[in-house]
Amino acid sequence: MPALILASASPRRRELLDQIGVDYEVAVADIDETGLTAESPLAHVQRLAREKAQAVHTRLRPAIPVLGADTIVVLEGDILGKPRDRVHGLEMLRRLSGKSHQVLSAVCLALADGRVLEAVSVSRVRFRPLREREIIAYWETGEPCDKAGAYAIQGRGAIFVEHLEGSFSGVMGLPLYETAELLRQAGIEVL
Ligand SMILES: Cc1cn([C@H]2C[C@H](O)[C@@H](COP(=O)(O)OP(=O)(O)OP(=O)(O)O)O2)c(=O)[nH]c1=O
Repeated sequence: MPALILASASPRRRELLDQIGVDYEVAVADIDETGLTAESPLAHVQRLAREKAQAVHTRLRPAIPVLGADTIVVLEGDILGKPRDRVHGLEMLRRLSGKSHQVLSAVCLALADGRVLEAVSVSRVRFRPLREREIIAYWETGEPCDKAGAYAIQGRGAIFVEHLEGSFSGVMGLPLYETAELLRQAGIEVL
């Protein structure tokens, strides 16, 4: 039997969980990711990670824990999720250019006995100034379209990242330090 169920359709989260050698199965949580009025970015990212874990827990009632995660980019208090389309993606990249932003990644573990364990990773990322030509060329690579903030630190987007303070895995979508801590609290030793 695997150690846990990963409530995610994200290939990045599978890759990151593979990196620490955890055995898991995948079950996709289909939840509404719309923000609530007056919800802070921190409350938003934590709620979505919890809803993903709980949706799968409620559907499958597994004997093993369910792990949900959510990642957002926060710039000047605004939440940048995944771009809706090209115009939206280009606008996000123009806004990120030459500035620092935060990346919030929440993880939630819904245990078989109904308990819920949560953690969040906060990173600061500074982008160098981007030329319009680069922004367009980057969008055309196809990489930004399904990523929060319209970039991937693990991909070509790395060339924009002048500075990172925090967790690389957290920015990529699953903070591995925090995830291992939750697993340990649930009695699952990674090593
Ligand atoms: C900032 C950043 C985000 N991302 C990705 C991670 C997430 O997959 C995505 C944020 O969207 P999420 O809504 O957190 O996740 P998802 O819809 O891809 O997957 P699921 O809800 O099924 O778990 O952005 C990167 O891959 N690299 C980065 O540098």
